[in-house]
Amino acid sequence: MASLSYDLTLAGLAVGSAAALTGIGLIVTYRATGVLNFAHGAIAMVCAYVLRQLTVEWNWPLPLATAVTLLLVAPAIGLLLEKAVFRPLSILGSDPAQTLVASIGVFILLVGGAALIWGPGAKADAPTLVSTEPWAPLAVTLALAGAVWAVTRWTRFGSELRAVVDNRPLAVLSGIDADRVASVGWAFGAFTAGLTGVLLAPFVRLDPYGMPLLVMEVVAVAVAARMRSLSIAVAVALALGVAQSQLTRLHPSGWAEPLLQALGANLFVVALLVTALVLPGIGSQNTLPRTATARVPTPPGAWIVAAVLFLIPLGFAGSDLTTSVQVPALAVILLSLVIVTGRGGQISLGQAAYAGLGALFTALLTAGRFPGLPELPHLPALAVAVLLVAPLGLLTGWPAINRRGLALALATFAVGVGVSRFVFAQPYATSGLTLDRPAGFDSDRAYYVLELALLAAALLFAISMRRGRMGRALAAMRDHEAGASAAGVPVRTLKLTAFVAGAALAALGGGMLGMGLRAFDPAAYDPVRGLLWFAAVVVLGADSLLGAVVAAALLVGLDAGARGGVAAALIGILAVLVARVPAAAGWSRRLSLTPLGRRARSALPPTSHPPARSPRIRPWTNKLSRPPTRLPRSAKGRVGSAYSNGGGAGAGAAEARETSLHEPAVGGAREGTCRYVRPEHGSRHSSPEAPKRPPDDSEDGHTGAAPPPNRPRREPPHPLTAHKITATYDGFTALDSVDLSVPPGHITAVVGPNGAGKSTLFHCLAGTLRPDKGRITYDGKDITRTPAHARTRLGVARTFQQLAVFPSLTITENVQVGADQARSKHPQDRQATTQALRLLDLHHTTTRHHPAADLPTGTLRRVELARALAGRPHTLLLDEPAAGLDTAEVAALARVLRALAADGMALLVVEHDIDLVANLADTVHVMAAGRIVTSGPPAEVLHRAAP
Ligand SMILES: Nc1ncnc2c1ncn2[C@@H]1O[C@H](COP(=O)(O)OP(=O)(O)OP(=O)(O)O)[C@@H](O)[C@H]1O
Repeated sequence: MASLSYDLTLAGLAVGSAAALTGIGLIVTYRATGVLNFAHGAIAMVCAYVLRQLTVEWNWPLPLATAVTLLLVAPAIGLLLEKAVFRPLSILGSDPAQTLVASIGVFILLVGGAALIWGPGAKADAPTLVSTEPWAPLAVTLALAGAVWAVTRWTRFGSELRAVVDNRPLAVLSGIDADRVASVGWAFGAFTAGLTGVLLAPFVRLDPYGMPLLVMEVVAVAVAARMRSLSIAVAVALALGVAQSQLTRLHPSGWAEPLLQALGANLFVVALLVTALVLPGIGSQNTLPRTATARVPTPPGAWIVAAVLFLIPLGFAGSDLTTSVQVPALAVILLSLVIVTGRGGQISLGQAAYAGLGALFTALLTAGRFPGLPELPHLPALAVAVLLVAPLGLLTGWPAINRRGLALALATFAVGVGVSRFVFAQPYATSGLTLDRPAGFDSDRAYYVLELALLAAALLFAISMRRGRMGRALAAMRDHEAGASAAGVPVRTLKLTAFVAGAALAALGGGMLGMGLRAFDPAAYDPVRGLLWFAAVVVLGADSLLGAVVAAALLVGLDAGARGGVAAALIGILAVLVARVPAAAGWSRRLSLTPLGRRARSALPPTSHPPARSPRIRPWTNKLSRPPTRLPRSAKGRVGSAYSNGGGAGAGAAEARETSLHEPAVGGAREGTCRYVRPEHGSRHSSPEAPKRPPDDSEDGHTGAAPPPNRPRREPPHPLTAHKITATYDGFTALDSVDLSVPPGHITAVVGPNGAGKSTLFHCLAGTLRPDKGRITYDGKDITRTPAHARTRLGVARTFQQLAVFPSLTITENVQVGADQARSKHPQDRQATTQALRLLDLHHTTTRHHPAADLPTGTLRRVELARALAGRPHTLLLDEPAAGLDTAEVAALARVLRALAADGMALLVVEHDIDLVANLADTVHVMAAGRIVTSGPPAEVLHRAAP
C-alpha cells in the first residue's frame, strides 16, 4: 500500500511538473507583456510535432533534435508572435480584448496548421525525452523555476522586467527597452511551452486538437498564482498533480464512482473552474467598452443573395446535401454569439457547451432518459431542451456580472471545458445514446427545409434582441457599462438575459446539428470548436447577423471541401489580422473588436487625466459667438436649444428664462408652450434654500410651476440628501460624516482640493459607491442601498467626468437609451428624446444620425447631457461637466444648466473650474479632508476659501 501511494505520488509529481512548466511560461509571458497567451498549448503541440518530425520522420539524433526544437524552434515561434502580432498590437495601443482575440487567433491558426501539415489523427510514436522516472521532469521544473526566480531577482534584466511590468511607459521613459523585455518574455514563454509539449507528448495523445486543450486546462495554476508568483504556481501544480493521482486509489460504489473517476481524471479542470469562477477576476477589468461594434450597413440586397444561396443546397444531392445540413444549425449557434458577444459585448468562449447540451438533452428526451421527464417526439424534445438549457446560461452569465475582458474569457472557457469533461466525455451521460431526425423530416432535403424554418425563427429572435429598446440597451452595455447603468439600464439583469438568450439559441443550433448528424457526437461541441466559433464570429463582424450566417457557411464549406485544418487556419489568420491591421482595408471596418476601439479612443478624452480644452471651433460654438437672440417663444412644434441661443458665460437668470423651452408635446399649462424638463415636478423655487430668482416673465406666463393638465400633479420630491455619510477605502476615511442636500430649482456646487472627497461624495449620491455609515434619501425614501440604474429610474441622473457615451450608437440612439429606461406609459414622454436633442442643439439631421464614435469632446458632452435629460430626471448630478470644453462651450453649458434649474431641476455640480462655479452655483460647499468645511453663496464662500 505504502509503495502504491509512493508510486502514485511520483506519478502525480510528473504530471504536476508538466503543469508547473506551463504555469511558469504563462506567468513569465504575462508579466513581461500583459498577454495571457491562449496559444501556449498550441505552441506546446507544434513543438512536440516538430520533435517527432525530426526524430521519427527524419531520423535525427534525439539530443540534436531536442536542442533544435527547444532552443531554436520554440523561441523562434515566440519571437515571431511577438514581432508579427503582439508588438504591433501594443504599438496600436490595443486593449486586452484585442490581444485576447489575437492569441485565440494564433491558437486556432497553429491548430489548423498542424492538422494541415501532420493530419488530424493522433500520433502514438512521439519520442520520450526523459526517463519515465518522474524525478527528471520534476528536477527540470524546479531548476527552471529557480532560474527564472534568480534572473528576475538578481540580474539587470530582471529589474528591467519588473520595471516594465510595473509601469511600461515609465520604464520606457527611463531608458529601458521594453520591446526587448517583451521579446525575451515571449521567447522564454514559448520555450517553456515547447518543453511542456515534448515532455507530455509520449504520455498523452499527440493530436492537433487534444494536446493544446490539455495544456490550456492547467492555466488554473497560473491563475491561482494571480499571474504573479512562480512558487505558488509550482506548488499548486504539484499539489494538484499528486491529489489527482491519489484520487485513483479510491473506489466508491454506486453513483459516486463515475463522478470520482471524472474528478480523478480532471482535477485541473476543477481547479480551472474554481479559480476562474470563484477567485476574483485577473487582468484588466476595463476591456469591454472597446469591444463595441463598428456600425456598417449591410449592403443592399445582401440578405436576398444570402437567402438565395441558402436555397441552393435544396438542389444538391448525396453527400453535398448531407454536408449542407450542418450550415443552418451552425448559423443558429453562431447567432447566439452575435447576441452575447457582438451585441452584448460579453466575451463568451463557452458557447459550444450550450450547443452540446442542447443536442445531449434532445437525445436524452427522445430516448426517455431525461430524469423526471417522459419520452418526447423529436421537435417537442428540441423545444424542451432549449428551455432546459436556457437557464444554464446563468453558468456563464453569473460570472459575467463581475467580470470583464480576460477574466470573463477565462470563466466562460472554464465552463466550456468543464461541461465538455464532466458531461460530454462521461459514459454515464452519453453511453448508448442515439439521436435521429423528426418524423417526416428524415431525408436530407426535408430536414434542410425544416432547418431553414428554424433558422428564420432564430433570425427573427436575434433581430428582436438587437432592435429597439433591448438592442440599444445591449449596445449601451457593450460600449460603456457604467454609462449604461447611469442611463438606467439594469446591467446585471441585462447580462443574465443576454447569456440566457445566447444559451437558448446555442442549444437550438446544437440540437439541430445533432439531429442533422443523426448522433450526439461530443467532438462536435469540443471547447476548441467554441474558440473557433468565437473567432469566426468576431472575424466576420461580431454584431452582424449576416456575418454569422456567412461564417457558418464558410466553416462548413471549408471543412467539407478542403483538407482538415484549412478552416481553422484561415479563421486564425483572419483573427490575427483583425487585431493586427484593423484599418488596413474597407472590410476591416466591419470587424467588431478593433477599429471602433481606436476611433472611440480618438473621440474620447484620455482616461487618466482631464482632457485639455479643445482648441477646435465647432459649428455650434460659432453660433454662440453670434449676438444673443431670443428663442422663438411659442413657435408651435419647435423647441429652442440653449446651445443655439446666444449669450455668454455671465448671463443670469433672465437669460435662463430665455432658454426655458417651449414644446407643445410635453404638455404645458397652455397648448403650445411649456418648459423642457419634468413639467410635473413643480416650482423651481420650491426649496427654502433656493435663491430668489426674478419671477418668470415668459410670454405665455407659464412658469413651470403648474403641472400639465393632462398629467397627475405630483408634489416636488424631497431633495436628494446625504445624512452624515462616511465612506472609507481600506480603512482610509475619504468622507467623514457629510451632510448635503441637493434642492430643486437650485444649483449646488461642491469644490475642494484634490483628494478632498468630492468624487467619493458624488459616487455615494449616484449609487456607484455605498457609504459605510449614514443614509442617502430621495423623495422621502432611503436609497442608500439602491443601485445606480435604479436611482436613475427614480429621477436622479448623472454625467461623468470622463465621458460615458456609447460610441457605436448614433447621437439619437445615445439619447434614446436614456429615454427608454425612464419612459412611462404616457404618450407625451415619447417626445423626451426629441426635446433633449433640441435642447442641446443636436437635432439637426446632419448630426443626429452620426455615430458618436467620431465626434469631438464638446459634442459628446452634450450627447451625454442630453441622454441624462431624456430620462426626465428631477435631480442631475454633474461630475466636472466642463472638463474638455473650450470657453464658448463652457458658456453654453452654463446657460443650459441655469435653464434647467430655472425649470425646477435640482443640480449638483462637482467642478474644478472656479469661474464656472462662481457664475453658476446658488450654493457652494467647500470640502477638505473628507468634510464639508464651509457652505454658502459663491461670492461669500469662494472669497473666504481663496488663499
Ligand atoms: N478607490 C480608492 N481606493 C483608495 N483610496 C481612494 C480611492 N478613491 C479615492 N481614494 C482616496 O480618497 C480620498 C478622496 O478621494 P476623492 O477622489 O473622493 O477626492 P476628490 O476630491 O474627488 O479629488 P480629485 O479632485 O483629485 O478627484 C483621496 O485621498 C483618495 O486618494
